[in-house]
Amino acid sequence: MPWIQLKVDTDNQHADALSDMLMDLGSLSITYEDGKDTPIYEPNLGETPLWNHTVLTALFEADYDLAPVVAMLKGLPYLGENFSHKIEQVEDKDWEREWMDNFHPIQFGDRLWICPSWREIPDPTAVNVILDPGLAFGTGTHPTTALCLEWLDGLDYTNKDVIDFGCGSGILAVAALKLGAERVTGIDIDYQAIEASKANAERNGVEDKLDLYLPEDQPADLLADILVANILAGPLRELAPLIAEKVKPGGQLALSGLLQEQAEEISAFYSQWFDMDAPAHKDDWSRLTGIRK
Ligand SMILES: C[S@@+](CC[C@H](N)C(=O)[O-])C[C@H]1O[C@@H](n2cnc3c(N)ncnc32)[C@H](O)[C@@H]1O
Repeated sequence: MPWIQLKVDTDNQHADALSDMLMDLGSLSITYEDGKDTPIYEPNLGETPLWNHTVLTALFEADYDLAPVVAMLKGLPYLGENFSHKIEQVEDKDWEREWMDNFHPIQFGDRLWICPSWREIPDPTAVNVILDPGLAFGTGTHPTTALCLEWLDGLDYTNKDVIDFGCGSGILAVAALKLGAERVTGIDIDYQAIEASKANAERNGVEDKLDLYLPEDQPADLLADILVANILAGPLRELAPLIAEKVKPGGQLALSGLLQEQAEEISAFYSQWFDMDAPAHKDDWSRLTGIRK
C-alpha cells in the first residue's frame, strides 16, 4: 500500500506537541530528523529530541486529505501562515530490506572493516567486525561513528582496557576488541543497545572480553586506558567529570557526536582534565581527542 507523508520544519520545543497533534489527526507514524543533517538519533519515548531545528515526518494513508491538516497547522502561532512543509508520495517498499540493501562492507583506516552480517567479507585477512545493528545506533555509515572507527584503527592496544560510553550497536566496542584490546566495557542508557552489543560481540566471538552495563549498574571504580564516547554535545558536557575520572593518567580519549560549531567549546571544557588535540572533521561533524593529564 502506498502512503503520503507530510514533512514539517519545527524546533525542539514544539516537536512533541506537533507530533501528538498529527497522531490525533490520523498519522500512522511520526519520525524525527535533525534539520541540519539526516542522522537518526531516535528520541526515547516521551523525550524531546535534542536538535533545535527538527523535521517531523508524518505518514498517512495515500487517500488521506492533507489539506485540512495543513490549514490547521497554519493556525498554530509557532508555525504560522507560511510554515515550511513538504507533501510527498511514498512508494510501497519493504523498508527493512531497503535499509539492508544499502548497507555494504566499509573500510575504516588501514586495518578495520565493518561488514553487515548478511554480506560476504571482502578481505578475510583484514580485521573484520561482523555487524547487525538491530534496533541500536551504529552501522559505521554515520560520520560520527566513522570518525571514531578511524581513530580506533590507529591505536596500539597492547595490554589496554577500553570504555565505550554510549555503545549503541557495540560497533566501537567490538572493533576495539578485534583490534586487540584486552577488555572493553560498553555503557548505554538504552537496554536495546546493550542487547545489540551483546549479540554483536557473540557474532564476532569476543563476548568473553566485553562487559556491558546500564549507567546505574556500572562499577564505581571503572578505569581504562582508552575511552571513546560518541553521544552528543549536551550529554558529553554533562558527563565530562565522570568521563575524566574513568581514564588513567596518560590515557587516550575520543569524543564524537559534536557538530563542528560545538567542538571548540567542548574542547575547552575538557581541557580541565585532558591535553586536547585539534579537532578532526567529517561533513558537519567533529571528533575531539586528548590525553588524560
Ligand atoms: C550516537 S549513538 C553511538 C552508538 C555507537 N557508539 C556509534 O558510535 O555508532 C549514542 C548512544 O549513546 C547512548 N547514550 C545517550 N546518552 C547516554 C548517556 N548519558 N549515557 C550512556 N549512553 C548514552 C544512546 O542510547 C546511543 O546508543
